[in-house]
Amino acid sequence: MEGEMEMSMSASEDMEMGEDITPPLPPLAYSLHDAFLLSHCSSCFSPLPSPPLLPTNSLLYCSPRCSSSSLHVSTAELHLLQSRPSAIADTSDLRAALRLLQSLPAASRSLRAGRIAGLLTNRDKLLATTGDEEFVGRIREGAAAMAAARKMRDGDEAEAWGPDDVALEAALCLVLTNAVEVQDNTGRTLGIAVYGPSFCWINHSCSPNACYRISLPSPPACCAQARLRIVPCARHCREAQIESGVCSISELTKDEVCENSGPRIVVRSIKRIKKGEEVTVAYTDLLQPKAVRQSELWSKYQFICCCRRCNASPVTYVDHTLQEISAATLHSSSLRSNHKFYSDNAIRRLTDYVDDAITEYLSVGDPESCCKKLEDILSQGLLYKQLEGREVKSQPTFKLHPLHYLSLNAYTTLASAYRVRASDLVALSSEMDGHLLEALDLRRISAAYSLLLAGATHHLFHSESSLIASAANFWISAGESLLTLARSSVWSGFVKRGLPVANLSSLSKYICSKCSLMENFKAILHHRQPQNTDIEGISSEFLDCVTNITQKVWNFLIHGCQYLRVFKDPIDFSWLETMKYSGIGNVQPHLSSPAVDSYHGTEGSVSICEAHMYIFQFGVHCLQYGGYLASICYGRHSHLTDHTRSILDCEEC
Ligand SMILES: C[S@@+](CC[C@H](N)C(=O)[O-])C[C@H]1O[C@@H](n2cnc3c(N)ncnc32)[C@H](O)[C@@H]1O
Repeated sequence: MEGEMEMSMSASEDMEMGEDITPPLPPLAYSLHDAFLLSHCSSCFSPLPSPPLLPTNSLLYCSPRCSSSSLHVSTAELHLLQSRPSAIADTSDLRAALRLLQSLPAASRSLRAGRIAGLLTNRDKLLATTGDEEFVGRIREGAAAMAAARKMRDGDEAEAWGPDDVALEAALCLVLTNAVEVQDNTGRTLGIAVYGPSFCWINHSCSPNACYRISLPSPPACCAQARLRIVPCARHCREAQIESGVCSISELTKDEVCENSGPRIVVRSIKRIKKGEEVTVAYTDLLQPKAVRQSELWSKYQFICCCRRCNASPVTYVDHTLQEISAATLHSSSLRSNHKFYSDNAIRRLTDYVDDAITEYLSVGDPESCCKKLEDILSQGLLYKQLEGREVKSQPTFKLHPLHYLSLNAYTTLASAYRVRASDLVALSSEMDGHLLEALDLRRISAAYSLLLAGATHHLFHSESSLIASAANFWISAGESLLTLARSSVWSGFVKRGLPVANLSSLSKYICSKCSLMENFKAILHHRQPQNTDIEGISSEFLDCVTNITQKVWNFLIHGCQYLRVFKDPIDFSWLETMKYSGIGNVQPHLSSPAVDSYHGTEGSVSICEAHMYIFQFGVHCLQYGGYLASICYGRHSHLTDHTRSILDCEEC
């Protein structure tokens, strides 16, 4: 019976922050999302050297080796791809479930005590989901499609011991409950993978002490020497029950470190962990406020998180900030007394508005209209009349806090949309220097949004240390964005106008002599473990160095963007802690005509050449600091893309 037994994992020894807790674990099953079936290898997930021009219903491999390592693939998958009902948009969950059943010995395929091969299926809970008939319908329909595909494959010869419909449903629920996303090194989600109990028995916390990384392709051999440093714990049942109800725990975790194809997962500590302490990871985006996390965890896994962060009363500073909106001019007493009603309504509308603008950009790809919509809502908020459809005397306005999670989502999209606009412009008219300067404007603003995002996350990371992976990623993105800007051809527009720009041919000229970031960064690049994991020390070195540069370069980056002008500094948000946020001014964002001529020579500002040099230096610092944080949470192997290495000119390091 489901619910009798809860598994978790705890540390078998003391661990420092930034240590591997498991060796690279191979998946039990994995599958590409449908969108990548024609472009990526179904075994190692690498891009295919020569993708087929026409759709095909077979699975594709990059090499004979990958093709021969695909014995675990269920041939029913091909039938599923041919015959899937059109309502099933993506079959990766179903194919992973078919592969899982295929890969297990017959004895472990059946559903016992709500588990298959020791992994929780959650079937009873997921199917009992009240109020989400659509979700339940999708599980039933998916299991039916799996059954039909197996039948097409086996005909009358169907295996007598084959899984019944309940087991197929359970296998699908197991995938929904246990699978993790597999991303490539640009952050695209290529598919999913399900791992064995050593990973899948790790519970969730919104303030976790561990994180995981997935290696594509297999990690270097040195990683494989790491040991498994966690042990299973069973709650609400005696060990004997587990042994008889599922199978022996030691059996289940023993053979996971074996030669096998597919993306490997490694769990890593992001806090100091004591022997016996439960090890937890995040199942959801930690940069969301409590209500959003809880709703996501409930709809996907059917549990209510009771971690330290969720149980804090009053809510933690980070959660408060991520959900704060301001309601300016709530003068009338009826409006004041209904404040909660109006704010809840406003937040729903603001969420829909931001989500729609982002979804439209991702599907239709109109970056200009997306920038306008997002900057309008960030600057102006929602007027009461937009909420209620009627006017009142004093129009209240509901605005997102600049560190509200929707604002952070908007900054991510704005950084991307401005970058795309700049690239489109350069591609269209590389010869026209007017367009080059306009492209520079767009690229500056893209870099400014990246920087704002990194600074905002950094501020929150100071109060919630488990945000380390987000901080690392955003600092790396900001660094890449600034270095791409500094190295961009758009600066040639100035040279044509006779204005000098910096000579960036030698990185060493721009390396800071005041901080040890470069030393730490070199250690990461040269595959040595960073020596010093004293984040506070490194962090304050970084801030000391960049505070100066920020003052010199921020105005240049944001020139012409009215929304960004309200931020005096993208890194120092300390004013938020001391001042009740009351909304930023009503500004109308627009892009000025190419900003740089008017910027050049403005009193108190730096010259174009200096701005260019500072942008480069700033980018180097952001990348070094982000790289340092990433080395703690991902280890020294994985986080730097080839692109980052090349823009940093690593041979000089
Ligand atoms: C990947 S499994 C984790 C291992 C699981 N506890 C087990 O017994 O196999 C995910 C499931 O564990 C449970 N779970 C994970 N984290 C939890 C938490 N913080 N509180 C309550 N249940 C949790 C939920 O049932 C969830 O669907």
